[in-house]
Amino acid sequence: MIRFDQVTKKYPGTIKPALNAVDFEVRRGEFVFLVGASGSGKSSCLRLVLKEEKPSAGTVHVLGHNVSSISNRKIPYFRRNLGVVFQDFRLLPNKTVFQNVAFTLQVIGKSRGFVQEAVPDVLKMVGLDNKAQRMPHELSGGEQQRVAIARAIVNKPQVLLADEPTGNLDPATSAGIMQLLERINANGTTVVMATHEAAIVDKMQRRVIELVEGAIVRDETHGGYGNTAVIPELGPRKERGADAERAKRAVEEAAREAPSTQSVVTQRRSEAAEVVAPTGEATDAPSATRANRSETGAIDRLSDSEPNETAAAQAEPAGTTPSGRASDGTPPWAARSRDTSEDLATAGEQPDRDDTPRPSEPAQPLTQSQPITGLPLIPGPLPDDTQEHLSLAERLGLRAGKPRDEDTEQNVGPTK
Ligand SMILES: Nc1ncnc2c1ncn2[C@@H]1O[C@H](COP(=O)(O)OP(=O)(O)OP(=O)(O)O)[C@@H](O)[C@H]1O
Repeated sequence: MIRFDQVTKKYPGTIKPALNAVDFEVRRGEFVFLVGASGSGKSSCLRLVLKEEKPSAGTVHVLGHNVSSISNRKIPYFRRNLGVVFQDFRLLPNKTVFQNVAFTLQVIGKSRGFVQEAVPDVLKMVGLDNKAQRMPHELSGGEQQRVAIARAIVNKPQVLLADEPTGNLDPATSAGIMQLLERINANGTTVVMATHEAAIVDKMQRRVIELVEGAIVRDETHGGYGNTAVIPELGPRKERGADAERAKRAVEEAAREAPSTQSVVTQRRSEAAEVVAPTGEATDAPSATRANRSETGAIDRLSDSEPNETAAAQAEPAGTTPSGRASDGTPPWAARSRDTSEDLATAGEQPDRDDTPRPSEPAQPLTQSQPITGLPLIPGPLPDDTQEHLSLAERLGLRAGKPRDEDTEQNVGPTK
């Protein structure tokens, strides 16, 4: 479903790569946490999956496609299968809850009938069916994140990417959001979540991929948050005192011997332990991480523009009638987005033959009423040259690319 082969990402003007020869594969139906200190490369991984960034070396395969071979014109079709949730919600502040969710469907040209049926269903699923007419600022942080999740899944994506979705929420509210993500995953959606929240990762006991300075140091099937992501490095070996050495060894041993884990730790853990700052500086402690996070996670301006009708017309998927009901009679919300290969084939693109998604593990049925759906989409092809200068949300069509100090719209999340 997602595969990184020796992926290196080096941003312009930087010396160290954000990701260094990273290899991993996420299979259909998995729930995977990406953990690691601030700057370890988690968000870079997600941006590469979305083709928001290009790898400097190596290949990224998503849903059977080498993303490098997907032209910018076809990115909207590709992203139709990828839902995205951010730490700062990124709701449209001047639209109601219903309109925020409906917007995603409108930009891909879904009919009014489809929207009228799918939006209430997904709002019920996230527990907000009684707040459809509220404005975002009338909601709590947790409720705003539920709206953002509803928006991300209303089109039934195959993959949900979540970048610190609980980063602005208190523990109790975060637990509710995690239950919701679990249910979405249980219904068959693959979930990849970047997080700093050790308690959440420890409780969920799902697969954990841990990054340290752009390298994978751990990949555990049923892991916890681990140690290297929360405990600062102790500095170069030659400069450490005996106590520090002992403490570090104890930490590493405890990690190796933790009974709840089924470690398939890569050999890079020990390599990464050697890659410490030459100055002996500690890496970010959790508190520093949090501070960084809230800076970088500051809310961005959201576009309130209306959907591009031309793009919407282009984006009308096959197999639906004008009422939005599938030609086989399936209600619009009941059919998962077609495989991206179909969308891209419609756009003239073929998936890689060697990257056929593997069969999923059986998913648990949802206890709530509705299956899941969809993703924010870009209302039209993107010119090649603008790709490098647009942020993720801009490329997803969720906000305009103006400087923040020109912002006039209200930001609705708690980080600003
Ligand atoms: N656009 C960019 N230009 C230059 N460097 C970048 C850019 N984006 C990220 N980086 C650098 O790449 C490294 C990895 O960043 P990334 O955002 O992927 O880390 P992260 O683990 O998601 O961090 P956080 O938890 O703070 O969000 C960092 O050193 C960061 O400074």
